[in-house]
Order: sequence, then C-alpha cells, then structure tokens
Amino acid sequence: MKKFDIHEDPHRRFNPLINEWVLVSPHRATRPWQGQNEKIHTDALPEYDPTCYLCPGNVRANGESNPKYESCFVFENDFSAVKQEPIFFEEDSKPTFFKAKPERGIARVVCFSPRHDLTLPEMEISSIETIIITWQKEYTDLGSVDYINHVQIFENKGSVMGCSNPHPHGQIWAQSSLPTQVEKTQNSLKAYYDKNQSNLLIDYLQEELKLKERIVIENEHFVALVPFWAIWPFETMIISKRHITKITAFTDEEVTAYASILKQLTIKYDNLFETSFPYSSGIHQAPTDGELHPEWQFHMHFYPPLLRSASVKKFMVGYEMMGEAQRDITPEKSATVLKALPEVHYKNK
Ligand SMILES: O=C1CCN([C@@H]2O[C@H](COP(=O)(O)O)[C@@H](O)[C@H]2O)C(=O)N1
Repeated sequence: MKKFDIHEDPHRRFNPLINEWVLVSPHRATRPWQGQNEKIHTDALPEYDPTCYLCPGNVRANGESNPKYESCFVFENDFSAVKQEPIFFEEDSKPTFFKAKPERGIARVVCFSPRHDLTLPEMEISSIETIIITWQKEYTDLGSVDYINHVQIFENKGSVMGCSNPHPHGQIWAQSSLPTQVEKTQNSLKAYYDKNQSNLLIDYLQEELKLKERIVIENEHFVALVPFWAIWPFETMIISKRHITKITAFTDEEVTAYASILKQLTIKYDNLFETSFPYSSGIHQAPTDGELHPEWQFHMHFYPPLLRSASVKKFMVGYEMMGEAQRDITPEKSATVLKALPEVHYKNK
C-alpha cells in the first residue's frame, strides 16, 4: 500500500479555529477549464468619479452630501443591515424550531481615501496607517456603546466579490451578538486556552515559523501566511507576533508594521495575475463586551476567489455546499507562489 504523501494524495485537513475539515486534492490542480471566465475590468478608474456615492463632495443615494474629505471618511451605512433602535422582545421559554430574536447594531462605511482609483497596494504606508488608526477609533467608539459586543471590520474588494462600488472602501458592522464565525472561533480559542494555558494562534505561529512551508511575508511584528487549513486557493492570514487581543493595543511601531505587511501582501496579490486582485478580508479580534479575552490573538483573514487566472475563480458550490470545503492547489504550493512574486507592484515595474 502506497505511503501517504500530503503533496500528492487526497486528504482532509483540520481547521482548529472553527473545528471544520477541508478536503485537499493536490492531484487535481492541472485539470482543464471550459467553464465560466469572470470578466476582467482592465479600464483604468478616474481619480474622481462624479457619479460615485463614495467620492468626496458627492451626494449619496439617501440624499446626504459627502464632505470634501482628504483622507479616510466614515459614514453610517444608508442601507444598514442592522438598526440601533431597541426592540421589545420576550424569549419564548418553550423550545421550538422557530428560534428568532431581534438584533441591534450599527453599520458604517470606511472610504480609504478620497481617490476613486487608489487601492491599498498602491497607497503610501502613511495613508494605510491612517486607515488603521481609523479602524482603531471605530473599534473604540462602537465598542463603547453598551449594547455592542462585537465590531466586525471587513472589506469586499472587486465586483466578483459583490462589491457594489469600486471606490476603495471597507465596512464595519457592530452588533450585540457574536456573529457565527466569531463565536465558533472564540469557542475554539477559549477551549485551547483553558486546556493549555496558552494562546492557540501564538502557538500555531511558532510552529509555522519553524516549518517555513507556508510563510509568505514576515516583518518584526507580523506574519502573513497561507494557513495549513486554508480553503480559498490563495487564502492568507496576517497574525501579530506579540500577544495582542485587539487592534487598539498596537504600539506605533506595530501600526507601521501592519500597514507595511498589508501593502506588501496586497501588492503580491495584484502581481499574481497582474490584475486588481479581488478578495473579502476581515479582522478577527476580541469582542467588545468588556472582558479581557486573553484567548484571542489579533488576526486578519484574506479570502480571494481567484483560482488560476484573473478570470477563473474557485466556486464553493456542489460538494463544498453539501459536504465540506475543498481545494486543489495545496496551501504549501500557494504560499510558494505568493512568496516568489515581486515586491514591486506590476503597474510600477
Ligand atoms: O449611497 C450609498 C451607497 C452605498 N452605501 C453602502 O456602501 C456599502 C458598499 O459596500 P460594498 O461595496 O462592500 O457593498 C454598502 O453596504 C451600501 O449599503 C451607502 O451607505 N450609501
């Protein structure tokens, strides 16, 4: 019987953050593709678009005017998924199949800069630091609201990710409950911490830095790697090296180091297929319920859909919906490809 080779044989990998498995099929990475090709938007964007709802000085869909902002601009989402008003509710004591309860929250939009065309990889480090400082302020402001227990900072980039506006921006959804992925992560982090009196992601990062098989970028304070259990073809995670539970605990040096690794990682992403690389990214960090949460470790997920070109994406359908996540190219192969990419953006070469 053939001996298991993780780089060749179909196998499953366990994700300890959410206690889920992913099926890995290394041998399939070369199969032909006659399916859908996502349209690539190559036309350059203008620095200012008079029809853009996010550009400085423009009127948004709800009739409000944006200020002529000159750096980051944050506004309440005009079509927020949650509302601030309290709703009277009595929990039904009888166990039923029809469990529902009102959810309160605040949703905001963060315009990264006044430039309609300037994405993270093309921004100056100092401008990315301004975004980080804005995220810190929003985490503090929203987290201090008594009914807010979680602040989710995220970005949808690229129309293929359902991003409704190309003007570089992110979102923040703050709410009373821990959303499902965060609750699953917290349960795992807490179980590990209670069992080992140490931090799961800190211990994991130490192992990854020893193995060096999935590291993409490393600086003094952060590491960008392809997680052993990555699902999306070029999925990565940025993890702080120091035990930091939330973004507001960064030192000034860590803010600069985080801005630097964000720029370097998104440059590599754009260089992969020489296109503005789509992804959904999000920060996972301690809830804002007033507890210390030593089990948490600051980390940021990047979930990019592209598989093998600027126009071929991975579809999480069929088996992935009915069974479990599945990937062809191995995390190690993806990390090797990303690490080898130039550090200069393809538009500047
Ligand atoms: O005038 C507008 C346009 C878009 N928006 C909001 O901006 C957000 C854009 O983010 P996405 O591109 O990730 O969908 C979206 O949630 C949308 O509701 C406004 O609040 N006002």
